[in-house]
Amino acid sequence: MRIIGLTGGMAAGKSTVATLFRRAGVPVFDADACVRRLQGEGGKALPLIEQIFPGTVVEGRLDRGALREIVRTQPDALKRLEAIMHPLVRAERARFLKQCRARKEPFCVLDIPLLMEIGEDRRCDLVVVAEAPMSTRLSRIRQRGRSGARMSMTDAKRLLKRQMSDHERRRRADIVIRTGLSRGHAARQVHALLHRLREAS
Ligand SMILES: Nc1ncnc2c1ncn2[C@@H]1O[C@H](COP(=O)(O)OP(=O)(O)OP(=O)(O)O)[C@@H](O)[C@H]1O
Repeated sequence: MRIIGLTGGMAAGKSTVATLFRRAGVPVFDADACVRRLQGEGGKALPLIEQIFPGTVVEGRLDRGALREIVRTQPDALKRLEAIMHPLVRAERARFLKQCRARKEPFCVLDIPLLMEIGEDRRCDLVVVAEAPMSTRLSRIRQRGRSGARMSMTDAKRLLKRQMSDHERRRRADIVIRTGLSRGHAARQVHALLHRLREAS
């Protein structure tokens, strides 16, 4: 089985590309959804989070606002949270890969926003980066905003600046899928890639 790592910066179109793979019949592991599941009601992460940040789990539910505030204000909080989340996500990912192998899937996709930052790209057979021009991503981020509100251009730029550069991501990628034009254009690139992979296997 060939493992396709999918990544990209904020609002670069990763989820859109992941959906295109899924619709083409390729199983996708969605790292963000996995984190949401682990931190959702009854999720495996909750008892561990409550242990290191008491008061953040109320009636079996994670108080995301309280956790965000802790992460924002305590210097080592993010590291401690990641120390809980990373092993749990890794275990879920391993389970996904095992299931895919058991089903003899020819390919699978790991949709991981920080794929390169955590060095997982080195363990993938092919690394795909979703990319869109900065101006497109900025306007997508501003449209989306935080909790529904439109974000200022300065905040959006600040968020993007904190991320790995497109140049660095492109350097480490095998394939770049451009999402700056239409969805149809992105779909054609995904289908062409899958066609090439199927021909080669
Ligand atoms: N090819 C495309 N054509 C038009 N709109 C697109 C295209 N790709 C993505 N979009 C839009 O851009 C926005 C961001 O896309 P998406 O959620 O796929 O990005 P993402 O990289 O997963 O974002 P994040 O990681 O920041 O959540 C969405 O509103 C989506 O509908």
